[in-house]
Amino acid sequence: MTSTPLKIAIAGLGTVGGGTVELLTEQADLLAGRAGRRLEIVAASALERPAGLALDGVQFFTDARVLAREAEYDVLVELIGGASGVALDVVRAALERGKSVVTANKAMIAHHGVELARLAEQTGANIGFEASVGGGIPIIKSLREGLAGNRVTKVMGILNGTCNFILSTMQDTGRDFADVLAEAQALGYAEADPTFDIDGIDTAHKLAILASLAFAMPVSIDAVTCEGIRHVSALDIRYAQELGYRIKLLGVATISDINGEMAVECRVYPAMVPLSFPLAHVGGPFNAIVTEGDFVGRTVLEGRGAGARPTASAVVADLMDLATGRVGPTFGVPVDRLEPRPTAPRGTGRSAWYIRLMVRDEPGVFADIAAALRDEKVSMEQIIQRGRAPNQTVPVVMTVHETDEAAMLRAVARINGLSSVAEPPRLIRIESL
Ligand SMILES: NC(=O)c1ccc[n+]([C@@H]2O[C@H](COP(=O)([O-])OP(=O)(O)OC[C@H]3O[C@@H](n4cnc5c(N)ncnc54)[C@H](O)[C@@H]3O)[C@@H](O)[C@H]2O)c1
Ligand SMILES: N[C@@H](CCO)C(=O)O
Ligand code: NA
Repeated sequence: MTSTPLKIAIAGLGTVGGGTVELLTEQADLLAGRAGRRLEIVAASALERPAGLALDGVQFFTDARVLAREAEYDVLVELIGGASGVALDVVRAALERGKSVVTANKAMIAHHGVELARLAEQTGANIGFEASVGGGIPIIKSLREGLAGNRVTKVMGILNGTCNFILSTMQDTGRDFADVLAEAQALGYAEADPTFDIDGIDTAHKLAILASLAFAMPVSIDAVTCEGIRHVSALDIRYAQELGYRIKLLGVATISDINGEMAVECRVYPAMVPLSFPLAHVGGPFNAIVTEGDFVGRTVLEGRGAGARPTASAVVADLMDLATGRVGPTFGVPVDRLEPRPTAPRGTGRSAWYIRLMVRDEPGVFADIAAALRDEKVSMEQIIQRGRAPNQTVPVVMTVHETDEAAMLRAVARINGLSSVAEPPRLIRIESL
């Protein structure tokens, strides 16, 4: 065992920061045994000093920027959050001093990852961000190291614990959206501003990071199209269950040859997944990620995607790599070898769809809907309408066979224009692998 500890400064002592302090304290001997040196917290910062954390002898700062600039540490752990502002300032300050950084901040990596990776290369520092995607699931390490022998063609996952908790709890209990979101916040799963979770932005940040690692391209949030779960109603969740599906918020990144160029498509959207699908049974705050590589085929990783202890597990994994010198370029290859990729044009993909209409129950409605689908060559699979309620608004649910997205959108626009259709149709993709 070397007598030189890894000196750690932690900026941010909330859910993840608190969990990280607990892990480093409770498992101190185990970690030292594995790393051959102790991992020692020497400085910490938060807006207020939290009670109940074992921080005796740790230098405490209320200004994280001062901590980053002045404290004596080997690695700065950034657990404040936010794409820019204080978080970005402290990370830049540490890297400029040649100090390594570990962060759980997917927003910052998605927006500033390339700049920070370049800065780290210039000053000889390293950046670990395992906690930024999939919580405790070692997906960053998997893509960067475990799958390094493959051309990865697809990464698809449930990447937001809050949304998965909301969707699966609504399905299992019939409770309403706002109530379940409040519980996710109380459990420490949600972002400081939970609209990042429910509008799919957090998933988009994570998907941008995964796409960068999978396809060796510069991380870019601009390449990701994003739809959240705000419009997924309890009614759709019930119909999904009846039809043998689960609704999941997915992030999907693919690379394929389009007109001789390897183009990337990154999309976040709620999807219906069949029960046979590897992601269908992933419930609560769990995440799961499916990857496809040319030699390995499919791999699936599943685990807790949010919360203090699982996320601390990922933070400490990065600290252990730094303690033992298992380090490399931030995105697997030096920044100059990351290759920008064109974005696949929208509307070229094919899939099956679920459509829910609210229609006035009057003669001729079905003929008009069927005509719109027929004209766009969309082939109906099944239709559900229960009971009769003449001249009242009733739900009509259809599923259609695999079809071009552009044709589906045209058919839905035409259906939306029918006088008997009372609300904009709800369209949810039915996913297949
Ligand atoms: N909560 C999770 O399950 C989870 C999981 C993975 C990643 N993350 C990410 O980890 C980071 C932290 O999340 P959290 O849930 O622990 O947040 P949190 O709100 O619980 O804690 C934030 C901490 O930062 C401190 N802080 C806030 N503003 C500050 C400022 N201006 N200057 C200095 N300190 C400031 C607060 O005092 C607090 O100690 C975020 O980037 C988040 O996206 C969270
Ligand atoms: N708010 C995030 C935290 C984990 O990144 C989630 O719910 O998944
Ligand atoms: Na992870």
